[in-house]
This record gives sequence, C-alpha cells and structure tokens, in this order.
Amino acid sequence: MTIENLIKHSNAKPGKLAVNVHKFGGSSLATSECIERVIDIICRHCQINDIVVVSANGGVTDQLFTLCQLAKDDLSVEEPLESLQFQLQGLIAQLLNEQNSAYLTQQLHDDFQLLSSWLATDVKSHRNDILAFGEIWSARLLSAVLNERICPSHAVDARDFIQIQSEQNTAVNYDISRNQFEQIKQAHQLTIATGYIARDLEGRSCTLGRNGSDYSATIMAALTGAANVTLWTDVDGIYSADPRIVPAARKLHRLPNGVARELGRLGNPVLHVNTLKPLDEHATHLHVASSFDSETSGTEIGKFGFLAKQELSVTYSNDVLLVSSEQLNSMTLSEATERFSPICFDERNALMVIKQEQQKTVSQWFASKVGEVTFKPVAIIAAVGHKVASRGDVKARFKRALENTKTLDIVSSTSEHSIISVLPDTCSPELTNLVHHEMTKDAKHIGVIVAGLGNIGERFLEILPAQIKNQSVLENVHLVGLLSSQKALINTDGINPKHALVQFEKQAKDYDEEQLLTWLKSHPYDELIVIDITPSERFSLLYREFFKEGIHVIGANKWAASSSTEYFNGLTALAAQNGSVWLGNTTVGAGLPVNFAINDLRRSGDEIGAISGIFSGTLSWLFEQYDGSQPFSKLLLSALEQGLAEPDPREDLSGRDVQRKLLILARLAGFTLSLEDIECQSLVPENLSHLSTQEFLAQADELDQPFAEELERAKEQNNCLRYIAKFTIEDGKLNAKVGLAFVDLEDAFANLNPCDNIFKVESQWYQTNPLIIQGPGAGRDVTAGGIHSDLVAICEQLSTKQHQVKIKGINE
Ligand SMILES: NC(=O)C1=CN([C@@H]2O[C@H](COP(=O)(O)OP(=O)(O)OC[C@H]3O[C@@H](n4cnc5c(N)ncnc54)[C@H](O)[C@@H]3O)[C@@H](O)[C@H]2O)C=CC1
Ligand SMILES: N[C@@H](CC=O)C(=O)O
Repeated sequence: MTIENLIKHSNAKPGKLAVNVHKFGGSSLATSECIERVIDIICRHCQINDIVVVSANGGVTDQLFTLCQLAKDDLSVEEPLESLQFQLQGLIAQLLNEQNSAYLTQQLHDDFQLLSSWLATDVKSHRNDILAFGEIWSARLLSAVLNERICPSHAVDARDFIQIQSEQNTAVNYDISRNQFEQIKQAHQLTIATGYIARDLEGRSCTLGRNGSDYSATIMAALTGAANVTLWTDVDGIYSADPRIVPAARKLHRLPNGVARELGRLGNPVLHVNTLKPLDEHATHLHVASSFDSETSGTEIGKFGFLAKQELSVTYSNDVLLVSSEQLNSMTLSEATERFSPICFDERNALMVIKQEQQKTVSQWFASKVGEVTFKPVAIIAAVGHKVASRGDVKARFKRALENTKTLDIVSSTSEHSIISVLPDTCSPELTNLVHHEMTKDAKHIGVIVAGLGNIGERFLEILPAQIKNQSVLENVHLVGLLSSQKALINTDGINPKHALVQFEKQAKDYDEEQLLTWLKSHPYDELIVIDITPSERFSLLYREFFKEGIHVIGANKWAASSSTEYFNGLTALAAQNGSVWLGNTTVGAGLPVNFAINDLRRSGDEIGAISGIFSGTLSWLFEQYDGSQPFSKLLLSALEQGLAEPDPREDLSGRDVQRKLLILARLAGFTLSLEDIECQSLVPENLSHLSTQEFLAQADELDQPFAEELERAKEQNNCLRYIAKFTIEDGKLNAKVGLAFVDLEDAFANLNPCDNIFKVESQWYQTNPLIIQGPGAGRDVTAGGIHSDLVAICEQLSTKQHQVKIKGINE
C-alpha cells in the first residue's frame, strides 16, 4: 500500500476488506527513526480497517520496572523518572508539529503526575497500571503521528476490551472481549491498540507476560477474524537454529502451525507458546518480518503442504532441570505431566524435564504428593519438524549426530513434532552446529520456474523427471512455476514435472508482470531459478528485477546477454551484488560446450585472439542442403517445421542471431563491445524485413532468385555458400563481422553435417593449431540438454552457498 492507497481506503466501508493485524515490538519503536520506518511500513502494508498493536517504545518497560522496584525498596525515583519523561518528550517533539507536540506533552505531564503519586503511595497495587503506561504512550504517539501526516487513526487501550481470567491464567473471555471491541472501534480509522495489557474478571489491570504484545496481536486477530497477523520485529524470520550460534542456519520461510507451536514450547525467543493459542481455531496466517528490512520476506506460519512439512530445525536450552524422586511412580508422573506439561519425560525411569522457572511450583506440588524430589541442571537439544517423532530417517540422523556426545537415556518428547535428547552437560555451540549440520545439510530447497513452453521448453520439461531422479544435486529441486506469454501456473508446493504441461493446460491463469514479481519477491524457497526459454526481449528485461531479489537465471534467450554494453555490465554487476548466478550455456552453439571451453581457456591463463565459424544451426542446415535442386524458401519452411529455426526465421536470415552469438562469445573471451561493433550482412531483402512473421513466410519465395544467383557465382569459383562469423584482434584492434562467404569446398567450414555449428578458437596456446568445437548447434534435444547442464551447474554452486544471516546489532 502507498500512503495514497491507505487514505483512499479510508472511505471504504469497514468490513469490506479483510482485517489484518500488525504488531510492532519495542525495538521497532525505540527511536524517532524507528518510528518513521514503522510509518513507512504502515503506509505500504496496512489498510484503513486494520489493527496495529504496539509494544512500549524500546527500553520504556524496563525503566518502568526499575521505577517500581526502586519505589518498593523505598529508594529515590526522582532522577529515573525525569530521565524517562525527558526521553518520551524528545520522541514527541521529534515526530509531531508544535501544536500536536504541545497537546501530547501535556497528556504526558498529567500521566507522570499520576505515576509519581502511585510510586509514592501504593506501588504494589498499581504495579500493572504503572507498567501499562509504556504501551499507552507508544500507541498515543503513533496514532498522533498518523493523524497528523497519514490517515485518521485512534489509539485504544486494550484493557478497555480484552478480558482475561487472571494474571496467572491469561485465557481470554472471547465473547465479552469481542463485544467490548465492537463498542470502541471506530469506522474509517486505523486502530492503534496497546499490546501486553488486559483486564481480569475483577477489572484489574493485568500484563500478559513474556512476548505479551504478540499474544495481544493474535487475540485481536481472533476477535476480528483477521486473515493475517504480522509480527514486525528486529529479526527477519524464524531460522533453522539460532543464527547467532549457528551461522549456517537457514530461514524457515513457511512453518506449519504445529511445528511453530512446538518451537515456541521449547523456548524459541520469537514464537512464544501463548502467541499461537488464539490462532488454533482460525485460518489466520502469522508472519514474522523485520521492521528494519521490510522488503525481505520473513516466515509465514499457517497450514501448508508437502514442502513446508519437510523443513527441520534444531533448538536447544541450557535452562532446564531433570526432576526425579525415589517415590515417583507412573501415577504421580502422569498427574505431574498433565499439570506441568514438561518438556519431556521418561515413564520407565520416572523422570521428567522442566524449565528452570517451573522449579518452585513443581517442588511445592511434589512436596504435597510424594515428598522430596531432586532437581538436576541438565540441557536439551531437539530436532523439530512436522511429525518427526515418527520419522525413522530423522531419528537416525539425530542419533548419529549425537553418537560422540554424552547423553542421558531420554530421547523422546511430549510432542509428535520434536525429538529431544537430554544432555548431562550444557549444550555447546559446537554441538548445536554439528546437530544442525546433520539435520539440515541436504535441505536447501530450490524452486524452478520455466518461462517459455515452446519447442525447447517442452523438451526441457520432458527430460526433467529423469534428471531429478538421476542427478543427486537436483534432489531438492522443485518445479514451482510455468509461464507462457499470457498464462501462469504457480504452485508453491511443487508441480509434478511428469504432468506439468497437462496441469498447465487445465489450471494456468492469466497473469501480468506485476503479479509475477510480487509473487517472486516473497517466494518461500532457499533459492529460486528462473529458466528463460522464451525468445522474448520483454521477458529478458525482467532479469534486473530477478537479480535484485537474488533470483538466479538460466537463459537460452539471447537478448540480455547481447544487450548494450552499459546494460549488460549493469546486469552482471547487479547479479554479482545480490549473489545471483546467471548462466546461458545454450545461447551459443545450443548444447555444445563452447562457452565452457572459452571460460576454461581464460582460467588457464590463455588469451584469445580470434574466434570464427558457423554459429547458426539454421543457416548451417540451409546452406549444407542448398545445392540449387530445390528453392531456398522450401528449405527454409522445412527448417522451421523441424524446430531448427528461430520462431521468426528472419532472426537467422538477417544475421542478427549470429551477430548476437558472436557478441556473447567475444564478451566471454574478455572483450568489451556491442552489437553495433559487429558488421552484419542481412540475407533478408529490405522489402521483406518489415512484414509480420506470417506475411514474411507467405512471401518467402521472393528469396529464391537472389539465393540462386549467389549459389551460381560461388559454384563458378569452385566454392560453396556459408554464413560465417568472425572476430579477430589485430594490432590491438578488434574486427568483427558476420556475413555470407564463398568457402573452398575442402575447408572444414564447408564440410559439416547439416545443422552443425563449428567454432574455431585461436589463442596463445592454440595459435598454429586452433581449437575446434563442432557438432549440432540447434535442435530440441541438444538445447534442452544444454539447459539441464546449466541447471545442474547452478545447483552445484548453490549447494555450497552460505546464507548471509542479518542479525540486528551483530552484522547490521
Ligand atoms: N531452437 C533451438 O534449437 C534453440 C533455441 N534457443 C533459444 O531458446 C528460446 C526458445 O526457442 P524455441 O523453443 O525454439 O521457441 P518457440 O517459439 O518454440 O517457443 C518459445 C515459447 O516462448 C513463449 N513466450 C514468448 N514470450 C514469452 C514471455 N514473455 N513469457 C513467457 N513465455 C513466452 C512463446 O509463447 C513460445 O511458447 C529462444 O530464445 C531461442 O533463441 C537457443 C538455442 C537453440
Ligand atoms: N536459430 C538458432 C537456434 C539456436 O540458437 C540457430 O539456428 O542456431
């Protein structure tokens, strides 16, 4: 959404648009710059009837806690109180105009008077009212800034509608809360609600505990039936392990609900177990995204299919206790597990593992039941993923990773989504990395989109199932999209390549580039490869957008690789900058390894001085066949029918295709030049060059006479006709040309199989005896095969690529 869109929607009837909830944590609202970023996110991502839930501005809640503690200990609160008021006044002054700033400053002043009196008189009974100020100030300020600059909004105190049982039991009374929310919400205004606070049945202020604002956001989603909740925070998603400990951790783009819940239960710092509770009954999707990098796709939690269910992650905790007692029997253990939901337990040995913070309540309960219990500090490490507890392969890998580590005899969990091992000593970073490596080493999921389902695209798809089966590096490659010029079939859970074209026929829908790019920006794969098998210049112009997103490209299409020097250099630089790989083995010589050979020569320290040959399969086929016994146009139509020519054969006959190929090879050989630097002789008469393809084909017999005359002249000199490409460097000067030539009948260029290409490379190492590469340079099998070779090459490169994890405060 733009600001304009947001304002435009302010006239829309609330209820017509699905509600989304956005929650911003304290660090996202810590300074005026952070709040500006939040405003920008609101402008781009919110609609007018959405709900924005805020935490207190970063650091404020801690200061309120400190004030309560000081007051409780009868110590002076004057200085910290002043400093807090000064900080908040600063934010107000930086963000609002004079009039609004004065108004909010007055409200703040009144609040601080009340706060001082509570601190002085009865801090104990007002503790939660005091803590609630953090969220109130934050919501009030954000709402005022929005009102001043962006759109109508109103700040609401969640205590006016969220009713919970008690501070200890934060279960929500949804009917009452929903009714109360209906009363206070305002039409045509963005709602800015306080997180973290609610009221209990007695009307007392309560806080919702750790990650309480996230819980508030999902409660509000449940109250309003919101479609999405986004937790805008300081991390850009949930990772397969803590990225501060495990640098190789991968972002989990999509987490099934149950797996997310288990991660929360085991102490994931981003996903608190309460947060997910209100979503159990609803189809709401939860997103975790970074407010510091809002364009990067985060993690989505919801109901997903096969691919998301394959993801594994590793988590650990050193803050756990092993509970044991001589008197503990299976009955008391089952009662205890019911009551305390331990992390894991062992019925046979009457043991259970709990979080450290549960020690007091567990100890009291056991004292009343079985007498003495012992608590031993231990650690846990867990593999988490969809139904891993019943996946033999995952269990085996987990055990293998731990085979040299001392573990206690508990490898079980209370959840079907985790396997847990209890460690007698702390879980070291080395062990976490080792287990993570073992669990996730093969799990990089690569999505592939094929654009262009014509002659070559179709063959590429036919070969794909066998390649995935036989090339181990393609094991985690998933065909996820098919594009023709008008229709698209995108399936994030993968399209079975065996039925891809049939599915495309049945299910593909009209699309435009904007829709495609929007989807690509938030694709859920570790890597995404777009395979361009179109002849389209327009499609090649999308490469810039692909590279900006770190998407890789395999191009059989020659447009981008033969674009102007400035554009081409910009593209390669953009790809390098964003870690995108761009391969185009088939742009010259179809599947022939000429591109590899030139790269290899340069790696060997060689310098290339000249490249010449026959680079067009179509023209090779035509001139090898053309002996005057049948008209040239008849041969041309036959080449087209066999898929040997470009969709518009004038790309071949005009020499343009060959000119492009010479340019691509010269660039590979290390030279800087453009198409204009290559002299090109067109074989298309001027009067046929501006017709549509259909019209040209209908008038193709006009080619017959001029070609017959050229052939006659060549024959008179005991030569034949060939279309030759050549570039040389002479005295440092580049000379490049493509055109028709008379070639001696004995010359290698005169004796090819129809359709063959030939490349003659002269270099420092191959000077007197040039390197020759020869073979079919066009056709379905060799070209589709060449694209497959690029796919394997990219996947090999990607298998060793490390993700750069961005962690606020560490590498950002
Ligand atoms: N035919 C051959 O032997 C070789 C072909 N190539 C290159 O491979 C590409 C494809 O060639 P063919 O399959 O023979 O052509 P084709 O004409 O049979 O197929 C091209 C397909 O691309 C589709 N298309 C056009 N614009 C599109 C867009 N914007 N988005 C998605 N799809 C689009 C067309 O509808 C058509 O189905 C061309 O760039 C060609 O230069 C490269 C080496 C050899
Ligand atoms: N028309 C081209 C096809 C491949 O690029 C050729 O004939 O070489």
